[in-house]
Amino acid sequence: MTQKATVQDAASENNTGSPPRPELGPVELELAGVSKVYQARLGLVEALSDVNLSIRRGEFISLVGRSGCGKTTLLRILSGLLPPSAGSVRANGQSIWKGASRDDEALKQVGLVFQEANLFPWFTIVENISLPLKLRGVDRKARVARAEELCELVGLRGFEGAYPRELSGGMRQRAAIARALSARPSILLMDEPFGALDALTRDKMNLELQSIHAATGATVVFVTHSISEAVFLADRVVLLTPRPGRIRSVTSVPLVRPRSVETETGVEFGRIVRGLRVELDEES
Ligand SMILES: Nc1ncnc2c1ncn2[C@@H]1O[C@H](COP(=O)(O)OP(=O)(O)OP(=O)(O)O)[C@@H](O)[C@H]1O
Repeated sequence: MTQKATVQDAASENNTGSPPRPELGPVELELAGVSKVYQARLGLVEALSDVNLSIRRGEFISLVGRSGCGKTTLLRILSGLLPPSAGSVRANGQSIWKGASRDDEALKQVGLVFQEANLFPWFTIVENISLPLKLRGVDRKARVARAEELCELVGLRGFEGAYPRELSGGMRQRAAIARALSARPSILLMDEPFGALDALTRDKMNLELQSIHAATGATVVFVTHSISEAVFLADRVVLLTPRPGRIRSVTSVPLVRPRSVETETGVEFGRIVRGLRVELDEES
């Protein structure tokens, strides 16, 4: 089930005996030799070292690991917010980073969701969701139509004209997901998007994210502290070790889709979650 290596290759790592989901496409995101050293006040901090990972189109990757192991750093490098110190990141063959300068064309394929929804309070939900389209010069009629379609997809129908303050935390995160999807990115990067939600809302959002993933066919990289959430959602769970952040293991999750609340009571689910917890414990 679990492969220990620093060099991961999508074609060779699925060593569970079950083939990867047949609907997965070619490699879409590729990290090769990615390292990151921060220049902190008290000296250099090696946050990531030699991270190699190939992610296929439509695949759902969960990224887990102890606090400070470099999950956010990796996601920020993938999303073009932070240049790597070494190595390359490619989206559909296009390098996101050329040295310290980023390729905005390559980043058009990427949507981002953070722990905070970061909606503009003075804009309605439709205006917030369609903002990326406005910035791309899409005309008002087309962007409102797209935002309304997304409200339907994320379960915000009826709240198109509401303001963020009139929505619950879970609803605001749905709006943030819809906004990230507005320009039809093929890659969705999510940094603990449900970390601030209560347990029940979080379970619901996981089911909804699964449906959104199935409906859009997006490639997802999802950072979480919750092992069970990671396993529930993922095709593969990538576990990072800290100081410096390296890939410790890549675990395939061959559970049938769609997954439901019953999935979490299954023997296989429990076995995968326990295996990952043991690996995490071994590091402390
Ligand atoms: N801007 C920065 N300057 C200096 N060091 C940083 C900076 N950002 C992160 N670090 C360090 O890099 C390492 C990785 O941090 P990162 O935030 O990526 O970890 P993480 O796994 O996302 O943590 P958490 O789970 O707590 O969010 C940590 O040791 C952190 O202190």
